[in-house]
Amino acid sequence: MTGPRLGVIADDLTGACDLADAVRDAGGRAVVMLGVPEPGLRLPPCDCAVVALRTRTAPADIAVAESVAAARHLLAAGAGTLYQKYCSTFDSTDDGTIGPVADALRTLVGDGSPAPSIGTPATPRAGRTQYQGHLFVGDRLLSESPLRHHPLTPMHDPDLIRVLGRQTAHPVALLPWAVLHTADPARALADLLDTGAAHVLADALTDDDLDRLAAALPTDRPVLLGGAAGFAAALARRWTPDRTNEPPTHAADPGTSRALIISGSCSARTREQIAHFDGPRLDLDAVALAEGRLTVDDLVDRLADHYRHGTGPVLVSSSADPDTVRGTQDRLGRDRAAQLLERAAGQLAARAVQDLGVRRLLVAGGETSGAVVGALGLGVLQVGPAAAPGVPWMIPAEGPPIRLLLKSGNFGDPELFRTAWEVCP
Ligand SMILES: Nc1ncnc2c1ncn2[C@@H]1O[C@H](COP(=O)(O)OP(=O)(O)O)[C@@H](O)[C@H]1O
Ligand SMILES: O=C(O)[C@@H](O)C(=O)COP(=O)(O)O
Repeated sequence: MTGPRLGVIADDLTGACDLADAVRDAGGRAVVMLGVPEPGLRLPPCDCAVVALRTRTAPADIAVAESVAAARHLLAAGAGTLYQKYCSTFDSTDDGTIGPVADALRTLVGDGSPAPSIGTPATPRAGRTQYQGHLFVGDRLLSESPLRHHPLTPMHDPDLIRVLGRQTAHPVALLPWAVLHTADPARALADLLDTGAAHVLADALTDDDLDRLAAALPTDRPVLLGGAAGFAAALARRWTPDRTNEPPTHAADPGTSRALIISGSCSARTREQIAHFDGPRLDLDAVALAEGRLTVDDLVDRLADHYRHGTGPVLVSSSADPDTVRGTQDRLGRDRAAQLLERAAGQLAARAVQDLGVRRLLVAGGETSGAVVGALGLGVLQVGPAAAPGVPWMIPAEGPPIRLLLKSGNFGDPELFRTAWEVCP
């Protein structure tokens, strides 16, 4: 059996689903594995195997160790090329994990000396573009976008060469848009690598730019690739689709079953989606959890009351505006607040599936989604129909017959919490 063409190490779960969706849209078959796979885990046939980790905000040494373990598994499974998936908004802290993980993976794929890393977070379908090394979110610089208020990874510097430069001791270089558009971008990229660039971040404004970058990659030396969903899709567009051994879809009929939304994302987009949601809502309050005034048992009881009158969806949410989040973090500490909320979200999801028969679960937020699937004990997810670009329904290959929509905070249109159910497989 040949291995996947692309082995992806994703630093969060919603990002893994986003990339898998983009690869599938480009004609490739992708599966998502949750956490560092057990040694004997057999991969379903696929072109792209994504290991979803929870390393985006982890201490760098842990992120490196888990990423290396995931990468070794992917290489042992025959992965042709490794791809480091990070956020299209480059979410990280200055001692953050993108640089240290890239440096560790470069060593793993290098041929004697570490391989260079080449990539870009640009993902035009999500409105992320890179120009002169600066990242734009729609028509705003990253630092002027809502990402400057992220509860865990506020992004204040739009110059990615500088941002990555703070996370690695090795030279970071820019492949500018104008160079990508010269007659021989492959030569230009090779020259950049020959001058000693260890990390190359490429400008890209459109999918065509990403296709140019994919076509310009060196074939005479190993490389580590990296970026978000956009560049991975460009790689997949170069593959010849092979539809033999299509993975089976796990049979279930959750179409009319109980539905639950758990939201821990505080992004502007998620808060808009909550504002447009007109179903019942329960609050998940970190301070009340910390003081014991709210427990998961209370929430399960209140959910059960709602399901006596219908199948939902019911929304359980801690999402709040930046001032409220800051107030909670000042009282509890940033990490404690996040831990309390994530643990409660995971326990609630597990109880909802086991005790209340919930079969359709929409989770908003990358960290929050990681906590939920961790608590559900799932292993491999297959990609189902997308409710929005980058937001596919995911189907567990084994385990409870549930459907999961794991939404990045920034994705989906404002009506998503009402409309996502229409395409649930
Ligand atoms: N009201 C709140 N106060 C403080 N932290 C919060 C609150 N609500 C959610 N959080 C935390 O903020 C983080 C949001 O991250 P995440 O779930 O990845 O969402 P996103 O996809 O928008 O980045 C989580 O760790 C979550 O537990
Ligand atoms: O690249 C992206 O924007 C997404 O795939 C992603 O990583 C989402 O992360 P969260 O916003 O933390 O869900």
